[in-house]
Amino acid sequence: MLEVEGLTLERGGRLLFENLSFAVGPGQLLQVEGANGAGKTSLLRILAGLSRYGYSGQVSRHAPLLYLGHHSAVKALLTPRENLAWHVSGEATYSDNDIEAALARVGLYGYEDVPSHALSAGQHRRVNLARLYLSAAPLWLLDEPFTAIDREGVIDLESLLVQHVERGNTVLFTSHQKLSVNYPLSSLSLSEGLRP
Ligand SMILES: Nc1ncnc2c1ncn2[C@@H]1O[C@H](COP(=O)(O)OP(=O)(O)OP(=O)(O)O)[C@@H](O)[C@H]1O
Repeated sequence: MLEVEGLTLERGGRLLFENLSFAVGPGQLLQVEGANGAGKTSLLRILAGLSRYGYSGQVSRHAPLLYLGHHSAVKALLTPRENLAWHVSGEATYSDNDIEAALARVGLYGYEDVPSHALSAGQHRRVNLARLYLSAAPLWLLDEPFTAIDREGVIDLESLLVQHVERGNTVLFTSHQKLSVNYPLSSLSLSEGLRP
């Protein structure tokens, strides 16, 4: 689904990674690890095609992808329903029922029409995560998806990621947390390379 060849990135005069090569395929769940400032977010943005300059190497994407960034992409003046409708508007046709169901799956039943500025940090993240329930993209690139999510939400999200890869799709995510999933988890440490 995704191949990376000889990727080198320098930012602010510091070499973050050099000659990084790896590939992720169907059924693979890959966690990108590294200390604060190691370059995880920078790497995901390159993989998603959002950063086009300032690095060398080759990224080949072989499937449609969904990228969820580290920062909330929720517009404060819009409700969760409006935010989600806006995000999925270019991807496919979803009914209002689909949007309500996705919001319910992330625990936002009853909050569909509340202005997003009145939501908590975790609820903001959940509006973003609701996009996963409406995504047909085989490749998910998720930057810190577990941040600000409570324990129950973490368990739900872990299950969703496993379900996605079990269907032959691919998930690459960054996290400082150790996942407890009943599924083979690969890891990529930005200082140590790829481990099975
Ligand atoms: N816009 C920018 N201009 C210059 N340097 C930047 C910029 N954004 C980030 N950096 C630097 O790039 C490095 C990598 O940042 P990045 O956000 O990719 O790290 P990270 O591994 O995701 O960190 P964290 O775990 O703290 O989220 C950091 O040293 C940071 O200071």
